Amino acid sequence: MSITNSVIVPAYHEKLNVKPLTTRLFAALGNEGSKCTELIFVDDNSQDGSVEEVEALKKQGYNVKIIVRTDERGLSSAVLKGFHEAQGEYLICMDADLQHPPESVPQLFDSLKTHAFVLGTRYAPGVGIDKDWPLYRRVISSTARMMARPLTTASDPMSGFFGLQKKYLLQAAPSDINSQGFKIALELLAKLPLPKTNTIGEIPFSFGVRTEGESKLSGKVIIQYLQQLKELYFFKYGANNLILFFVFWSILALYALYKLLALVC
Ligand SMILES: Nc1nc2c(ncn2[C@@H]2O[C@H](COP(=O)(O)OP(=O)(O)O[C@H]3O[C@H](CO)[C@@H](O)[C@H](O)[C@@H]3O)[C@@H](O)[C@H]2O)c(=O)[nH]1
Ligand SMILES: [Mg+2]
Repeated sequence: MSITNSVIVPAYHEKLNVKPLTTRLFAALGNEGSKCTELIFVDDNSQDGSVEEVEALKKQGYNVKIIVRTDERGLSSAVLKGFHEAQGEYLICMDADLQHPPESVPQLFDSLKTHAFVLGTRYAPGVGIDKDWPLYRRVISSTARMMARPLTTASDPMSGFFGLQKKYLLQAAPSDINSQGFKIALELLAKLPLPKTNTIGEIPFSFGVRTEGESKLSGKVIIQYLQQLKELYFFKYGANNLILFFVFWSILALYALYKLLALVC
């Protein structure tokens, strides 16, 4: 059976998560789903034993491989590398650390059959939104999400759990896509020539707690996000709307401050 589905996992120092992710993913896919699915880790030369872990799983019969990059680093560029190397026409991206439940992957693939893009969303009825996060992380997350509102109708464009049909990725020149930072889903949602109907499928999921390894989110990632937003606003609204752009940002900043004070007080 040929490979139609690819799961791409950016990974940096994730050795302890490689095996549980692989076994849980293929168990969730079942016999039929596993036959047409490949799993690709894109590792930035962690040298922590992830490669050996993947080789051992491959010997056990799992359709898994690992790409090791030595010339580049970064989540978004790792995802794009995996997408371009993938054989499948349906592509899913998920984190290595099990914060994205492998058990939801079959639902995301199903949704991709009828939608150009699919998002695992943390903002849906019945989903506990980041409830275990510290206050500062919740404030950063909701402010970042709010700032992306003018760019997409998606409920959770910050999600790193998403997928798309490969044909839409191939319609964009690689140089058009900003591969810095963490927010590759937002970048693709804003820039790819997606169809006007059946554009985005949304699958609610609860963002899990990382138990192995550490988060790589840093201040640099936040700065990269702000630069990316600026570029996307220009892409969507044009440089002529500069004044509108600054007015909009000022309103957002005031609103963010109001939200912050409401949370603190
Ligand atoms: N190859 C590679 N992978 C990376 C790099 N930096 C991070 N990763 C991988 O990217 C995944 C997400 O990294 P985390 O460090 O766990 O990120 P997070 O803080 O939990 O953020 C996640 O949640 C956000 C939602 O709040 C998402 O927006 C974000 O994309 C990510 O999924 C993990 O599998 C991690 O190993 C890198 O430089 N290179
Ligand atoms: Mg994480």
